[in-house]
Amino acid sequence: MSNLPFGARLRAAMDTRGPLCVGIDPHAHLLAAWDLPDDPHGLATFTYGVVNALADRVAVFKPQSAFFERFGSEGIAVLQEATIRLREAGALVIIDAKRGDIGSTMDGYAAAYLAEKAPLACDALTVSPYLGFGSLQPAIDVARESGAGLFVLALTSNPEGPQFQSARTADGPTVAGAVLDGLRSLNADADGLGSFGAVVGATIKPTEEVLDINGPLLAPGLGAQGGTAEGLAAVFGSAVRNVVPSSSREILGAGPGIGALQDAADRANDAFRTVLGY
Ligand SMILES: O=c1ccn([C@@H]2O[C@H](COP(=O)(O)O)[C@@H](O)[C@H]2O)c(=O)[nH]1
Repeated sequence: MSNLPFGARLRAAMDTRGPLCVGIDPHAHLLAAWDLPDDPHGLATFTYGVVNALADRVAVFKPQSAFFERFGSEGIAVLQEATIRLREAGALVIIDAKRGDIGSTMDGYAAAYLAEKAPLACDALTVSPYLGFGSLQPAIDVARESGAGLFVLALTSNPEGPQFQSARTADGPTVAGAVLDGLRSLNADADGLGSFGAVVGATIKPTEEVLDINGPLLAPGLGAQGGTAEGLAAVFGSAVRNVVPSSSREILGAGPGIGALQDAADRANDAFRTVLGY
């Protein structure tokens, strides 16, 4: 990892390669569509196929840990190897594992994913704030030290999200608003884009929360979940430039052909470039 903080590396990567984040979600139905067995070998062929096709042309990848974990240690080994190969090719990797626990246990997750020599060292990790924003502090500290980033769930893309995220805290703001406030504080001293981002779905309805956190806004929900490139401006308003648009099934479904995967990624990247003002 370079010495620059995650936010600076992310801005540079998106400026160079475009803003698209490709999600690597090896669903069983995608392995079948690629004519691969639903086992660790199929997982490896699928994952390295995506890596070989796209590692040197896409800025950011977001492997979904669940689809690797379902194959146990063999699946984690593929996640680890893919992360190494992607980073060697100059791409950034956000591992989507949505970790969250009491502070003393967050130490363990930070050591697994965020520390300089972590076994699953990545550029950023998704984390869950539902044990309290302060419970994330160990991950925040280690990320600051190693130059990694975090994406904290704020306004997720799924329809069930508002049940908790739109609820009011005792202090007045919504739960999501309190998460965004916490992130804004963490990014206050950043030189350029901060390293502490929020997950804000591309599918959410117009919202009262202020999305300008001087940090990246990871936006899943595009394609398969119904979000569109054109819709991003309405959702993100003045914060649209900091959006990292993430698409998994929509891109992966174009495979297994390398050219078809590259065309799908290039088309998506072009659409996002236009809408996000690149
Ligand atoms: O709010 C959220 C947070 C995370 N995700 C994850 O992103 C991908 C979306 O996949 P698609 O195939 O592009 O729908 C998946 O890994 C989710 O777990 C999300 O969708 N929404």
